[in-house]
Amino acid sequence: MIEINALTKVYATAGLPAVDNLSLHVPAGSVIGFLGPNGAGKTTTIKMMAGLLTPTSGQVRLGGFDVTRQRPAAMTRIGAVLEGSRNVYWSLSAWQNLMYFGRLKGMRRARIKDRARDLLTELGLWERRDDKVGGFSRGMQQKVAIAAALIADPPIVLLDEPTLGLDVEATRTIKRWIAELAGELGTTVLITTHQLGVVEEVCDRVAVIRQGRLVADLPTRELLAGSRERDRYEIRVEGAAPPGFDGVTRDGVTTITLRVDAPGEVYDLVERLRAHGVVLQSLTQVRPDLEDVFLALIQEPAHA
Ligand SMILES: Nc1ncnc2c1ncn2[C@@H]1O[C@H](COP(=O)(O)OP(=O)(O)OP(=O)(O)O)[C@@H](O)[C@H]1O
Repeated sequence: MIEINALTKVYATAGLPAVDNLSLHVPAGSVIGFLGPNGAGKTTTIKMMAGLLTPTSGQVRLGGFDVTRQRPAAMTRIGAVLEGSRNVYWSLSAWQNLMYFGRLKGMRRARIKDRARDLLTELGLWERRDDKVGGFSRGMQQKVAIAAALIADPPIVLLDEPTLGLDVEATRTIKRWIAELAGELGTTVLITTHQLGVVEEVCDRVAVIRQGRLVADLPTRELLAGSRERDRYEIRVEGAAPPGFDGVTRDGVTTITLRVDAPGEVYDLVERLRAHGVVLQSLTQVRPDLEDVFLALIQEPAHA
């Protein structure tokens, strides 16, 4: 399990804290999406969790071990994919990287070889295993970084933008692995991503931070069900948007998006469109998805 208590980071060059009194507990076997807009403090938090950055105050415990005071023990509990695949050595081949990280985690050589073969094969990198990682494409480097993080089946996995730059097939493989790790091995997984579809598919919990502070932490299902976000309607009309309406016009059809508090507002809008002589093509009710809920959360007025 991951326990973050009153974690704060103030960079020497900055006035405001990048992470501000953040507390978050992630039970074993959970997959949590750690979300927030650019600059919210996600990477700073993950770096403190991975022992790469010292907190200004507060504490991170991984599997019960304090990352600052019991660093070596805490580090044996995690596998991490950090921003920009920087957790692998570019001068080594994919295979050498996995051998290195496996040994570092105290694995037996035969076990590392088996695991490395499986990981590289499933990621489509087996044929390229002896090539230097520095010569790989960004997506291929990311795959090696993920394989290195998972080589020893650590009980806690931290993934900073794991699917960034990955192709469709690899993204699907990673999503499947995350579900299997949590479901079969009881692994605790924390993911940061801007790809909310990935979160909706694999995360059972979502934590949202903004300006370094936690603004939501609850099961994904509850976040979606309890959302105060209003229902949205998409109305497609022929031709351009009439005066007073905002819409996106493409191929002679305009889509007007309307958020309503009461269903009666839809009738009013349709009446107003008819008064302009506009031809209605379709009217669709769109239930709020994670993207709507997320945008509403991060757009609420800033805290005092
Ligand atoms: N090395 C640093 N020195 C000073 N300020 C930093 C440093 N790294 C990050 N920051 C600042 O800390 C804040 C949080 O940045 P961080 O990278 O943690 O955000 P993030 O949520 O990961 O953003 P993104 O989604 O863009 O990756 C930002 O205001 C950023 O400018």
